Amino acid sequence: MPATRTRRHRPKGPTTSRPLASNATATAKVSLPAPAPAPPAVPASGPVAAPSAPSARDETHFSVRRFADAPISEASKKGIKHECMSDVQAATLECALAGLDLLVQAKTGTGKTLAFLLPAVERLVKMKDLASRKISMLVLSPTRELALQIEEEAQTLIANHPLRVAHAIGGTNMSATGKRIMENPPRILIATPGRLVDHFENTPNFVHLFSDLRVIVYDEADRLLDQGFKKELDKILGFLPDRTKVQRQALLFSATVSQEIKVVAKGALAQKYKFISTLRDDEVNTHEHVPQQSIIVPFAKHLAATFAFLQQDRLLHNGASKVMIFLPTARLVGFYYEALSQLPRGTLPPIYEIHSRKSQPARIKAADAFKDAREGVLISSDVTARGMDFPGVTLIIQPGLPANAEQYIHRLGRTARAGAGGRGMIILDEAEAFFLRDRTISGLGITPVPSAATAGSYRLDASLLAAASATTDALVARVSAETKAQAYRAFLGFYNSSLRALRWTRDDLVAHGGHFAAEALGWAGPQLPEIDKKTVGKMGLKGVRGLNIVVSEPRPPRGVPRQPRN
Ligand SMILES: Nc1ncnc2c1ncn2[C@@H]1O[C@H](COP(=O)(O)OP(=O)(O)OP(=O)(O)O)[C@@H](O)[C@H]1O
Repeated sequence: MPATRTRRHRPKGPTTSRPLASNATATAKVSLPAPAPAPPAVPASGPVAAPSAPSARDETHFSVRRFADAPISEASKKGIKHECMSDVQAATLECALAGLDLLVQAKTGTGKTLAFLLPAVERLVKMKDLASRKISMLVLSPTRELALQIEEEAQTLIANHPLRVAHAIGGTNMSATGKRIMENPPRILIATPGRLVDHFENTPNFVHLFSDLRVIVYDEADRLLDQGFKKELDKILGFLPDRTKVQRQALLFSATVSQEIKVVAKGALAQKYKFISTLRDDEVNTHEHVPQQSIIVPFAKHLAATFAFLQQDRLLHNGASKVMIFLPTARLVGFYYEALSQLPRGTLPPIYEIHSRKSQPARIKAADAFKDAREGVLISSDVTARGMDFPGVTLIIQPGLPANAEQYIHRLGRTARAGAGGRGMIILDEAEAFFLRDRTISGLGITPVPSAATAGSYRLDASLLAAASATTDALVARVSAETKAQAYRAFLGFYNSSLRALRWTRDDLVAHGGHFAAEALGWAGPQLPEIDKKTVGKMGLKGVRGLNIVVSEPRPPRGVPRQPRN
């Protein structure tokens, strides 16, 4: 079955937030208390002093320019639910309408989707010479969920235009989608790169649908242009008509555009492209009104610290606590989900999980449920880190190292969207603390979590952590051995790719993995979880002592152990 959906946005829930009082610059560290006592039946509640007041909207990224006065069609105006443009929409409209290629940078949650959809749609409806039964506009998205979200926004915008939009994304029935698209080609196609390549290679005549392509959009352009998608992007461009022979507009949008990406992006843009940024020269890349905090605790206490902040956010946002927890790999998401799901009903808001190892219908179900939820906890890998617009998220928790500074910024950007408030919390082991000294990250104003109670603030000290650990240790004890073994291997796989930054040798990695298994996962067996000989080889850990290596049955080629997945 293709992943077709019909859903409507519910109005944004109230988002409450208030800047935190602490201005300290050192990093908070919590020294560990003695081993935790027996777990209480009801988890310890947080130390929050007072609910925070609703935050003022951050108006700086919304202009006073009205859509009603813009040089766009009445049909588009009817499809737009906002009165005034955001900065990025106002800054790019005329250039995009004029058909220029654009590379655009604007903060997360400031309306980039409409900024590329609107002018592109306007241009299409004015083009009289479009070939019939062809795709005129292609939007590339790095993730499936984001593709569906863009499709939904496009659907709203074009409701009064004679245009149709469809998607082609991984995890859905490819032949059914291919057949539908070939029988009735949409004017606008939203696609993920891998699936698009699959269609080009395997759906007969698919490539002919693109012979008159007029607009190509790269949403989350820096992610699409990085090494991870290079192979697919090269193939896609190879299937599309030669840029020198057709007039095709390219629109590249992202919240993060590094100098490196600016260079790479030139390959996707016409020579006379324009770079537009709505960030002031001296401005940091996250929203000023989003307090961001850090805490340094051992890996073994990351789950407990997460649980303590979940409880505190619930108290702060009475009935409207909506938290996203971002973990480095799919298997670690699975571990957190299995642990926190054991809590007695009602201890936390409803918990959802999303990552690449779930089926696509399950992913869509979780994303939709969290979108619609007034309160909830979404435990996620980086599949939802970029672009996803979940209304009313109050707190982003990041236990463990983000893949890079950009990913930290995009994850944080799931809160405080469209001028709303929100907060961020990053939980790191001492070995990971270097991340806070990263040039980009150190400029973001992340402050240590205070240990003393402050009105409307989170806090953490050794006794709060011990109380939270008492609960989470009991939860972890009930997590299945398989989930723990997978989390252990994911830990090794993920941190293996950051050895230099961590200043770990391969022996250190294996030793830390062992501690993680024993202390964070409560692994009690005489042997560590098994790890396949081939995986050990791929990780470059051959000859390192301290692993429980097994030789598994040969698997069919598609199931070969891979890099840790999101
Ligand atoms: N002009 C506007 N006024 C108010 N809200 C808007 C406006 N334009 C878009 N929005 C809303 O702002 C939210 C964020 O928009 P969008 O998802 O396009 O942000 P984005 O800049 O693409 O974010 P990200 O960088 O995370 O991808 C959405 O809920 C959208 O409906």
